[in-house]
Amino acid sequence: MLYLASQSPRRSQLLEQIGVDFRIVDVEVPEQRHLGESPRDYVSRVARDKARAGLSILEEAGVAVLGADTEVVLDDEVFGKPDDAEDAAGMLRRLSGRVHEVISTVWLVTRSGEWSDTSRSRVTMPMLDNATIAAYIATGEPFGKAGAYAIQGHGAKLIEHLDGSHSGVMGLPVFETARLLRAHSLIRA
Ligand SMILES: Cc1cn([C@H]2C[C@H](O)[C@@H](COP(=O)(O)OP(=O)(O)OP(=O)(O)O)O2)c(=O)[nH]c1=O
Repeated sequence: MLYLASQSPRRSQLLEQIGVDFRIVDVEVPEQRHLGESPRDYVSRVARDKARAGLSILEEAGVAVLGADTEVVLDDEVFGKPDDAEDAAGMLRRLSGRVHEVISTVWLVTRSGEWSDTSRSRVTMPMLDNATIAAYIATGEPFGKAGAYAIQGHGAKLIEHLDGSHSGVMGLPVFETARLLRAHSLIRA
């Protein structure tokens, strides 16, 4: 049986989109970047910790667990989920008129091995004025989203260009996830 160690509705939706049969396992993993840890290593560690935490809870034999993490990176600074409206506004002001990177890593762990893949996307935002930022925050959409925006929602209006993976920005890179599952015979095609 395949499990997804995530409470993110987007991740479930993306996995359902490709017809994968799975169950959810709830995990709570601290998201704190270590001193000197690169953004890529940080994202990978957190995703792996989620998958491992899921596996450690499950008792049945032969299970496989997927864990994922997504962060927005600007100039080596990692933007996670905003704490409040002020934090969200600060992130969006920083992302305004700039190109940032979105890193999404997925880990597949079983009792016999651990494998991962990473998607990196470059996202260009136009200059955003304060009124636009305030109106966007008022939609409530930035909360629970890395970098305080959602490419799958109203946030699409803030994205001038995407060089990368739409599903990766949303939280689960579908191409990479399917490749991992296929390589370990968890899906056929
Ligand atoms: C940039 C961006 C992020 N996001 C979301 C994806 C992730 O859910 C979230 C980043 O936080 P994560 O810590 O990666 O995930 P999560 O806490 O939501 O879920 P879980 O740990 O239980 O798996 O930001 C979007 O939905 N759209 C976007 O455009």
